[in-house]
Amino acid sequence: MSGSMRGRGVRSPITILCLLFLLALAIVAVVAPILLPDVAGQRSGDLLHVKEGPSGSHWLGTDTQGRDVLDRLLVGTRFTLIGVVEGVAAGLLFGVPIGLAAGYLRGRLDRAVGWVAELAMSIPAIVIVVQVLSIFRGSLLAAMVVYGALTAPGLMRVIRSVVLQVREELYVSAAVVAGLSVPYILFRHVLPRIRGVLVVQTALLAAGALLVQTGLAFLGLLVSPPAPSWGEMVADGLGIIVLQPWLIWPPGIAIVLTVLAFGFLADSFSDRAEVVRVRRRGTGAVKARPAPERTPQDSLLSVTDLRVTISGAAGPKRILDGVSFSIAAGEAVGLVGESGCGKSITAAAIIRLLPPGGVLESGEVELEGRRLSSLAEQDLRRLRGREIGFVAQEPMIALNPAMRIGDLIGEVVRVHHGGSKAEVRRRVLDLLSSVRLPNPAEVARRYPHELSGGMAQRVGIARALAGEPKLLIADEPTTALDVTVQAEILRLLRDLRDSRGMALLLVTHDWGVVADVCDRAVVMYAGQVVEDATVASVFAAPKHPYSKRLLESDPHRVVKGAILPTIPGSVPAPGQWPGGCRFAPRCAYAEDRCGEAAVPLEYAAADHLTRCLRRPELEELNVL
Ligand SMILES: Nc1ncnc2c1ncn2[C@@H]1O[C@H](COP(=O)(O)OP(=O)(O)OP(=O)(O)O)[C@@H](O)[C@H]1O
Repeated sequence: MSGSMRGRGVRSPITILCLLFLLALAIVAVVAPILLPDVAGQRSGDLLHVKEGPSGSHWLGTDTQGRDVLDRLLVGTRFTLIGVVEGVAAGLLFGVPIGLAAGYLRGRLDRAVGWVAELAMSIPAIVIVVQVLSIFRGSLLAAMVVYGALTAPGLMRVIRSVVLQVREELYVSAAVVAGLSVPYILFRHVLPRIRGVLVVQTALLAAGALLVQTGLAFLGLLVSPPAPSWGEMVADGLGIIVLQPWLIWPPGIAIVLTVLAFGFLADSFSDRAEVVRVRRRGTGAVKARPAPERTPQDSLLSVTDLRVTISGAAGPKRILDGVSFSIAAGEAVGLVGESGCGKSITAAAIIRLLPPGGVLESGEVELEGRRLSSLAEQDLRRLRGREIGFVAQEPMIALNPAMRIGDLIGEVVRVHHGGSKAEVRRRVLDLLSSVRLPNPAEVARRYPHELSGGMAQRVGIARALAGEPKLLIADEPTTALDVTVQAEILRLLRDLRDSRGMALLLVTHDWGVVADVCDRAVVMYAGQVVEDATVASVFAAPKHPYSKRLLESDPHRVVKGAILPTIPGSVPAPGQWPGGCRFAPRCAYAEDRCGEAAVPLEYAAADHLTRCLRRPELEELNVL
């Protein structure tokens, strides 16, 4: 829904009228008992004028005890609204935190919440409330807290289902990758995003609480006479409906109007409750295997034999199949391959943020000798952002639209480095200048939608640098940007790598990016690494037919006017990988034996790994 439509929904005359009505009620609830102090304790009024209809002296008539109906209606508003507030507060207090946690953390908590909700929703709330009132006689607070608690499971379910969507948004993943804690992410990034849903649910809860509370007062279970409440007034009027039908109308209309106001509000805000869902793409990627002269001790990151499966409707599918590579400190590595080869999932596996259903079956990821795959989530969170930074492909959706740029970067600075407000701000401005954003103070005040794509990506990079990571993973960081901006962002990444000595893992399908920024290239095909070598070696003499064909199809290398060569066929989907060499069905040099058995990754030269059975012959034939 567009912003203007949303605005229309929320600012419509009916919504404004409802808000004004509820505001007036709140004022009456506060002011009436002060201005009419005797009404609450008034047992009888003018006994010569009982059960009268509206007149000049009693605008809404008198009740069975000759008391002024208008006065009692006004003073009774406080009792009625207090009940509503108590019921709503109890519902939100029980429902929101648990719904948030269940939707975000899922797993056992989510299942347990589902069962409890199922159970609680099968119990008629009013019966329990009446039981509770038999213990806590006349206690509005007890009645409303129990009512709120019993309606909370419904609220939990709604919140949970919305949070399930929000947690898939890229800016939430970006917050996780930045190393922010779960409560912080829930409070700062998820909660504001679901506020529309919360307003709707609060209004519905309020309407329910009002009806239940007036019902209980009507039954005489809540108010001790002579204190007035709307429900008690309805009961009073109903007792003499044959003699004086008018008496039931004033409190009845007040209840109906208030319930309607809550209902209309819920309706108009329901437009806002829509959560724009942005499916999380996988994250960046990683690569190869230590070459002879780089021992594992030299490696900043080493990935060994990663096997990942993702379970979907058609069952589990292997996505990565024995992916191994390493990155030395300060090294820039490009992870290359056609779409669907497993680059993003490799990056996601490194930072342990696989998509739903994803499981790391086996393999190891080590950062400076620490095994990430066996780190506790809490330790991993400390490491994300501080030691491994992540830059997403689509900068705009990786930034929480409801937060200012300064706050988005500041929260990462604070969590990793602490410091006073002024220190954090100084650091934020330093980071914004380090990514060459002009006028950092002004940019810090802006919201993401006030930035261009290139500026947003610079902000994304500044945020990823806030923890001063040793490794920056960037998943196709320039794909969503136009060509000139792409070049600037690549230059920035290269310069940052040089100036900070930070290692870089760049997921890309663009050889130009690899040539521009990277020292080494890891080529992936159908869930495997097929070649791992220095960029110079791969460009000069690729040792795998797939890399060779991929390079030949690079638009940057094609002479102007010539036809761009393409590789026939497409990357086989997970679950449809052929036996033996997976590229064989598309390879011009494949022989029968290529399809017979799995092909190992072997050294073709020092620091040059490849997975081709025919490599020696093809070299002799000058094909490779
Ligand atoms: N959430 C998911 N559920 C099921 N399969 C998935 C999921 N994410 C990715 N895949 C599959 O895993 C394989 C590898 O995906 P991945 O995103 O890593 O490829 P990629 O090489 O990064 O491609 P691209 O450049 O298009 O992102 C693809 O076949 C993809 O369909």
